[in-house]
Amino acid sequence: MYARSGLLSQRSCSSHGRECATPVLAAQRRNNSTATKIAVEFDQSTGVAVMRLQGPPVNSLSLDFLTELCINVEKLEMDKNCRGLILTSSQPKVFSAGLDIMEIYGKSPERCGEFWRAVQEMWLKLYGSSMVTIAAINGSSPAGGCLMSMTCDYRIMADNPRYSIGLNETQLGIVAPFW
Ligand SMILES: CCCCC/C=C\C/C=C\C/C=C/C(=O)SCCNC(=O)CCNC(=O)[C@H](O)C(C)(C)COP(=O)(O)OP(=O)(O)OC[C@H]1O[C@@H](n2cnc3c(N)ncnc32)[C@H](O)[C@@H]1OP(=O)(O)O
Repeated sequence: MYARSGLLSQRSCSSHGRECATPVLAAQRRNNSTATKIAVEFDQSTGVAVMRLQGPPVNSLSLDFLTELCINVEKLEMDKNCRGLILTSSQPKVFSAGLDIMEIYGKSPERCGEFWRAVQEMWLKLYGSSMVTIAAINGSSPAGGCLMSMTCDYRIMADNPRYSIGLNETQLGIVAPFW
């Protein structure tokens, strides 16, 4: 979902000194899901977009989720009026549970490869963004959730002792591939 006045076209642009994505984007080629796991509100007057993660129950990062996230970041990146992006969660108590472990468990090497490429695309898009990016961490954010927030320029976390954040994935025997 991309809520703003005037739909973004996928134009090439060079304003703001930004390298814009090509019209046909890797993430878009992959995206064949119609469900919306990301809601974006863009405030023209401030130039700041708020991206709400709304993948119940815990915003786990599935291939569909990552694809939708990348498409939305790309769209905002192409909008020269958008200067800032706030990433937050609509789910209670959880920012993101990290990678959707069901996407890795028992899957073929090809499928795992596709999934890890999507993970890489997500953090590269956020880390390389020319927008000012802020993770408003309003819940627990283990492993891939922590990675996602680390790729933002700033992180603010809700002060609640029940919320945890960190790179705990090795406890599951998961080692991120060499990038
Ligand atoms: C920049 C250079 C790169 C450097 C590399 C750096 C880092 C490495 C990068 C990536 C590696 C990342 C790996 C991962 O992310 S692996 C996943 C790790 N995540 C977890 O271990 C989270 C486990 N979950 C929890 O701790 C809790 O669920 C929670 C998030 C704290 C929420 O707790 P809550 O009590 O609110 O909910 P439930 O526990 O009852 O869960 C509800 C429901 O969701 C299912 N679920 C939870 N987490 C996941 C998940 N990660 N994937 C898929 N499903 C998940 C859970 O099973 C429940 O399902 P149910 O059907 O029982 O309702």
